[in-house]
Amino acid sequence: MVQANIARVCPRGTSLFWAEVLIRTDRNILPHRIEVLAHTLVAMGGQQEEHSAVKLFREYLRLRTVHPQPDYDGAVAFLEKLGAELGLPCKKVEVYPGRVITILTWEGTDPHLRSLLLNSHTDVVPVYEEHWKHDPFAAVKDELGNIYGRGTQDMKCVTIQYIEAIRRLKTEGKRFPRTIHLTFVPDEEVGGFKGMKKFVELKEFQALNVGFGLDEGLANPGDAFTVFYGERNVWWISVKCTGNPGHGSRFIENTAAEKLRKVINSFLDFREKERKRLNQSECLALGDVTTVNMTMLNGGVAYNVVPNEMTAGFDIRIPPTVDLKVFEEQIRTWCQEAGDGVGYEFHQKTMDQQVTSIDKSNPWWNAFYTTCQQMNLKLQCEIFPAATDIRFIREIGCPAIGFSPMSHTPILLHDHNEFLNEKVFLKGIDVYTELIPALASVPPLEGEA
Ligand SMILES: CSCC[C@H](NC(C)=O)C(=O)O
Ligand SMILES: [Zn+2]
Ligand SMILES: [Zn+2]
Repeated sequence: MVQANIARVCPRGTSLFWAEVLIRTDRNILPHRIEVLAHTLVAMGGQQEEHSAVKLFREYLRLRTVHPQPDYDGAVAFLEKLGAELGLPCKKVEVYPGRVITILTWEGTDPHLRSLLLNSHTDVVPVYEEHWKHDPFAAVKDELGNIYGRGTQDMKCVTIQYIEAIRRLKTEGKRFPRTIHLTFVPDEEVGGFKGMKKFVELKEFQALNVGFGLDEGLANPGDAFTVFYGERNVWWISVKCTGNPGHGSRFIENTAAEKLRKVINSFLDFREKERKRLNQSECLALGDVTTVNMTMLNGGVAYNVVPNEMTAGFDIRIPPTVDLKVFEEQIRTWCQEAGDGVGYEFHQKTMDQQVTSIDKSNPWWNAFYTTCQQMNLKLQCEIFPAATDIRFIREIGCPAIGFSPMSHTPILLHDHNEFLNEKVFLKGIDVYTELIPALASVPPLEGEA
């Protein structure tokens, strides 16, 4: 009778534990009294105590490290404190004024070996607050355990998952041969130029002696975990067309607009071909095709003046399998075909096409893959469609994998109502708790002994 009453008022088991404690401590308690008590406990938020890792995650989400003025001081202080809690030495490298890389280090038993780098960025992208169900910086958790907030997926989850996995391993008294460095970097969301890009050029980075890196990936709506072994190249191009000016009421010959139309058609016809190629093949993912988007359009001074100059800006993402020389030649041809006085310039042009081997002959990948298999994780290996800080790690020849362990989760990075379920978040800690030991125990490689 008593149990039935509790079950009725606590349908999902909330407060059941506390209600049972009450019964055990007061056997004479009346059924209606239990009902009242249980309701009170539910109202008090008497659910089972929230996992400390979830609490910490929500605390981190509340730090407003949002562009254009991220609270980087707050983030550094928060991470430094966590380092002290874990007993890990902390170094700070100011790569630009106000742009600090925080490094926590867990020394390995064989510190001469190359290290494992666990990288995450601290900044998050801005929000359109009016489109959010909850305050994006309040880390609200709903009744399903979904935690809402900017950075829940990108990528404050990963930061806390690394930390909590290390906490568990340290509590268990574990040590591993390779040193583990956790780096927390600013400015990824604005290109990484005053963050990771600069950091990898410094002696402080070289001193980390990195052998393999982990950085962010994307959620997967299905039951798999997506793993990124490479990224597409980013080309931001502006094409300037010049032509004859004149009165807006006349048929002026050879105008900038006519040439720009040809340019736009060439770029967007190619876009359409790639779009169809992606849609018609089940084997292709976004990272396997070239995307082209016209993202800027400029020119003109008045409605009745034919301008002598017009420009279009394109965001192009190119898979690592494409011959970049051939592709640039194609762009040159499109511009030539549009007429005289058409030129282009790059605002962003990444040329490194290194990918990390996902062959078992790569001992780092082997350790990663084998561990995931042991945990029965289904992996989906892809090329990352956009650009993250991992490109700077790969550029210096270091193998690295983009991985944010979030299955059964819609991809909501940079979107309204970004969220992560607490169970998925906690599962991610389990995953890192297995992955980190495996990677930090990769046997000495050639030239390392
Ligand atoms: C090339 S700097 C810009 C980097 C940005 N990264 C992401 C993840 O959105 C992008 O791909 O546009
Ligand atoms: Zn990110
Ligand atoms: Zn991002």
